[in-house]
Amino acid sequence: MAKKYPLLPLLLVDDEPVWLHSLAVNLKLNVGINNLIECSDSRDVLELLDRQEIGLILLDLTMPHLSGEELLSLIVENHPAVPVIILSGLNQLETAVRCMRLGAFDYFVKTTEQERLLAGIRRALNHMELERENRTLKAQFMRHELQHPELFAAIITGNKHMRSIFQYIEAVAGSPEPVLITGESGVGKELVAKAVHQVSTPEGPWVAVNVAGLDDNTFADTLFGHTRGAYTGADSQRAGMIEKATSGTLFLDEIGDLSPTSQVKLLRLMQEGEYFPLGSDTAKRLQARVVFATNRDLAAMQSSGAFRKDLYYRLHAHHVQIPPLRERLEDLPLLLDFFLQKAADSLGKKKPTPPEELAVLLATYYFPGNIRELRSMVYDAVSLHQGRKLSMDSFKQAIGYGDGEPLEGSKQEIESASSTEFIFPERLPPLKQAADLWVAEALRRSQGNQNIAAQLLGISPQALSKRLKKQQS
Ligand SMILES: Nc1ncnc2c1ncn2[C@@H]1O[C@H](COP(=O)(O)OP(=O)(O)OP(=O)(O)O)[C@@H](O)[C@H]1O
Repeated sequence: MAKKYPLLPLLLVDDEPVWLHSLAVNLKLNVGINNLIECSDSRDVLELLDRQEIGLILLDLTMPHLSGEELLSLIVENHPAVPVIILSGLNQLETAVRCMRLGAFDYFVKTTEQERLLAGIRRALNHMELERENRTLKAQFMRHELQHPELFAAIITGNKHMRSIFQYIEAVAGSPEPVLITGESGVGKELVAKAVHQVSTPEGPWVAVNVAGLDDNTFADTLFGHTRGAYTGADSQRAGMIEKATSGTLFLDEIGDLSPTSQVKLLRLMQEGEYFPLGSDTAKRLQARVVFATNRDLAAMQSSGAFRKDLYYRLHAHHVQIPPLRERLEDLPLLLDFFLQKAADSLGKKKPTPPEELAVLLATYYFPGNIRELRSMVYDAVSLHQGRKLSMDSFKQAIGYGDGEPLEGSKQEIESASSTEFIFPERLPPLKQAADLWVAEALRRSQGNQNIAAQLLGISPQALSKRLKKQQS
């Protein structure tokens, strides 16, 4: 099928069917227009515009019932975005000028100026296309801009993926469906959940429950509440967390640790939107945005049967996976600076200056505890700190790096990697060549910093320097 040109139809309005048809044929042959509507009764135009999007109108001035000039003012009033070109007779120039003042896009004398008319229509169409493109680009640009960046200000990041998570959160803000946030421990799931709350239900309460370690009864009691006398010890009626979260956000953390019985209770709540407080047979409605978080691999758990499939799919309506710190190393210096300031403020100290090497050293570390781990390293270092420049010692200690010892994070990686993950060539290279490769890799990881490369290799900086000199000679 031929592509429609223009994308939105051109509307020709003239009471003379013969002229109307000949103009249509002319436009098709000379301008390539294959998307047009002919209309010979001006009274039908407004209704047609209400029904259908039109790109451009060519309007005759002399028409019975509703003149071109009258119709133009109605179009300008009701559909100001649709451009109108006026087609006038030779003796109607005054009217045509009035029409321009009314808001017509252009006008042409109908009988004598075929070529000019066609050129004018081409121009108008180009203008429309440009306008459309501008609108599309603007919409795309707008989509890249956060509507409320201030609501994400607590999450320090310069990472592109994190920004797209923020955009996603804004996009699903109005949805009643739950949001599932996954990611390793300490990546900031709770901070992101709070941002969901700020964006979706800022006026309502924020109620957080960590469900790890709750037995089935405590889970039900905490969430659903109970009536007086519901069980021994229930001396008075107590509202559950779901009720406390009404009009706000209920955050259920560590959802991957729920027992099978509690999973059934949660499924029922999410499916029916209702629950019964313990001891009551009157249902209450869930009236809160629900956000779940876990550092467990729920997909693997549902495949192995450890997590209910139906619940998994129910929770998955909107899913946000937060990348670990080691996959967004550009955030390291930002977070380092942020926590240095915070730690200094809370300890009543002046913010210390970190040595330049610190960010490089930290970038070589695996950070199994992610941002929480970085935060406590910085707080530790600042509390021990005296003088102006921050010492690297406590960081080195924290990442398990004593003399000749590999970094703790790399040690973990090496231990968890089986030897088959190193792809050895069929013929092993001589030891010297392998050692050179190892040194080159350590220098790459430490961004050329020999002190840190030496630590990664478990040798002294002097030994590394000697080795490099030997390589060059
Ligand atoms: N991008 C960030 N900017 C500033 N602080 C952050 C950021 N991400 C995490 N934090 C801080 O790191 C700590 C851990 O974050 P949070 O509790 O949100 O992690 P989590 O993923 O929920 O961890 P867990 O799985 O252990 O519950 C908090 O003190 C939090 O304020």
